[in-house]
Amino acid sequence: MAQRETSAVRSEEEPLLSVDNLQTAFFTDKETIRAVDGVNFDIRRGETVGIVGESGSGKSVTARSIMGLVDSPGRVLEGSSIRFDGEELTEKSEKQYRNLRGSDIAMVFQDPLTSLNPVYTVGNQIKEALRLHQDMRGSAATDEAIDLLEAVGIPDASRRVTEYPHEFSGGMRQRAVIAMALACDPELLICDEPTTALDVTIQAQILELLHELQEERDLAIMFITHDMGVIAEISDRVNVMYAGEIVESAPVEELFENPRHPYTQGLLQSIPGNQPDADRLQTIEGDVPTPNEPAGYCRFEPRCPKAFEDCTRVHPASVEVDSDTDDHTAACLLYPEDASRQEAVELHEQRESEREVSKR
Ligand SMILES: Nc1ncnc2c1ncn2[C@@H]1O[C@H](COP(=O)(O)OP(=O)(O)OP(=O)(O)O)[C@@H](O)[C@H]1O
Ligand code: NI
Repeated sequence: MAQRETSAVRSEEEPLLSVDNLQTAFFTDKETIRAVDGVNFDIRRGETVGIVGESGSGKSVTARSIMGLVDSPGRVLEGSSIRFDGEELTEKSEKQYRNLRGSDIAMVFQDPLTSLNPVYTVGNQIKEALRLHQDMRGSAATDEAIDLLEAVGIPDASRRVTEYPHEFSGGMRQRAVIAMALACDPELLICDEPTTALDVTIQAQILELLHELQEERDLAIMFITHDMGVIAEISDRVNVMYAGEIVESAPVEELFENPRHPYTQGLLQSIPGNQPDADRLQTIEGDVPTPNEPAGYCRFEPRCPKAFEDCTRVHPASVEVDSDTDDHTAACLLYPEDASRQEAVELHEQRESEREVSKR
């Protein structure tokens, strides 16, 4: 878990990325899938923000929305705001977005082969990124490519720079992709399950590498995974997603010590090793519903062990978990926990009606 002395100072600064009421929907013949439905979060410089949730919860669509990579029939809806370094990204043209990707924001995916071209050497691909984004060529670019491969922990970099992607192991390929991302000198690195396909030892090494790079370069990282163990390793702050919404947000230690949303509590119980007596993974029963209608209720209610009647009728807003806390929110009618149940429900109703008004 990363900790830095500057965090108090940092929290005064304008966030590098500010996502506000992000809504991304896919308009299929059959239905409208609200893959991301009113998501809010910030990322500060030098901070790692984890996004965790089960398959289908909207993590990748959130990342692709920020990157301007949502494919038809999907689009980012009116009323969504994505501010990066003071600029509104939702207003950018396709060309402006192309310039931004690979220079200020870079992305690393689960499968390194989607980012590497098999017919060029790894070195040439890094050099191409250096030429495009830093106008660097020739022997200077070759030297920089070797430096970058060394920076991501690839041994014997001056030889490996001349090799092709198929000559690299899975872990080394992902390191090469990270080197390519760094060639653009990004401020924000979005990682979508970058270690999921790797074995546990290699995974730990890549997480360590990202951590080092972040400290050296003051990188902001948005890290997507469905693995709570990985989230604990890498994040400063965690956002838990469920059916297109962020249901809980807290600093990483706080989230693990004191999870409040019943969904987060369920996710944490399903980490192997958390119940030494269980011979089977305890998972939350049921599946993430497809968010295909506006949420007028809690989408987790059908699976929630703590649900009560109001949960089927009131959509929970993100509220502080209690009145003493200001950086831990949960979208659940049980909170704030120091309010009576009736007060809490009324607060959620009020917040929701304010949200409706501001949307118009
Ligand atoms: N191109 C598309 N067309 C229609 N629906 C889509 C499309 N892409 C994503 N979706 C839907 O959006 C929802 C969120 O998908 P997303 O890929 O963001 O989930 P995820 O949290 O990244 O899951 P995973 O852990 O499996 O990667 C899902 O219901 C998915 O079916
Ligand atoms: Ni995904």
